[in-house]
Amino acid sequence: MAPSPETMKMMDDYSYIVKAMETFMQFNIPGTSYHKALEKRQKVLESSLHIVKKRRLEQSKEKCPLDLLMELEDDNGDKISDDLLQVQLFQFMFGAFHSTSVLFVWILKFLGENQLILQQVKAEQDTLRIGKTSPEDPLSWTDIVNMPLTSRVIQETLRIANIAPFMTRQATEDINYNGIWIPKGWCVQLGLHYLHLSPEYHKDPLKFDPSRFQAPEKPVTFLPFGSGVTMCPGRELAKMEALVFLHYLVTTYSWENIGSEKGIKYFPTSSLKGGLPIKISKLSEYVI
Ligand code: HEM
Repeated sequence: MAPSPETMKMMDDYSYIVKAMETFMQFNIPGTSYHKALEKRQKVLESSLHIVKKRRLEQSKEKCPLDLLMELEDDNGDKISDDLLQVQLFQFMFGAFHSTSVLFVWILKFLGENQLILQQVKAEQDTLRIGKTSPEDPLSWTDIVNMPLTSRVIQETLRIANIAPFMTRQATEDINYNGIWIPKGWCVQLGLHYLHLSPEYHKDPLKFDPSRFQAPEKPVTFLPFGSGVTMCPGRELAKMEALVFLHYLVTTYSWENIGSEKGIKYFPTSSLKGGLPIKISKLSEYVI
């Protein structure tokens, strides 16, 4: 289904917001990316409110996540206000906007550069096709939970790529943390790449090595989806999408990373220095 003009407009607005998050200087001064992003955020919020009001009138039989949010009640039996729904919708769309597709790009990079691991992932995925009668036969839930190596590849990619670069928390009281004074009300950002690329917690941290996840990780050393009550609600969906993507990718296609610049820029967020030009071909043999 082709995206509607409304969706295309929101995607464009979101891309400004993401770009501003990646800039280091975040001051609301006209002409800056940050200022532009705040304007775009207001536009997306207005579009979100429009969607909420439209959905209320539609009364569709098929429930979407927004309908479920609309039905929620607090202890007093009050439903969520439209203003709050608007913000929730903004957050959901922002969270899902390009996180999963960016994850796919990083997977292509790391597997393309690690052919032995790619062959092992392909072997795992080919095994799941045995017994299926056509290439179109979908994966079952049992297939999805039987992809241990592929799951570790996704974990390792999340660790190095740090797709969501930080978690933000607000101090609810004055805090003295190891001699650092954080006044009540101040916001604190935990840069996840400091945690995930720390040699203290992850041996040889810049090496792509999915086998490190064979052993359970030490508590609070791997938080690609955050933690606590605000932990990413889309995490299982994102992981499942990545497993399904990888399945069809390696059983149907081969690819070669053809760019000459393979470096990664880690600050202020992780990105591929030369992008990721690839040459992709359809496999002639298909395991059934
Ligand atoms: C690779 C994919 C993704 C990554 C790495 C990711 C990562 C994160 C992180 C680190 C947070 C902050 C958690 C915290 O503060 O403790 C977050 C929040 C959130 N994510 Fe995701 N996310 C991904 C995909 C998704 C998807 C697919 C959705 C929606 C379907 C989604 C929806 C959200 C929402 C709504 C929040 C805000 C939660 C709140 O503040 O209560 N995310 N995500």
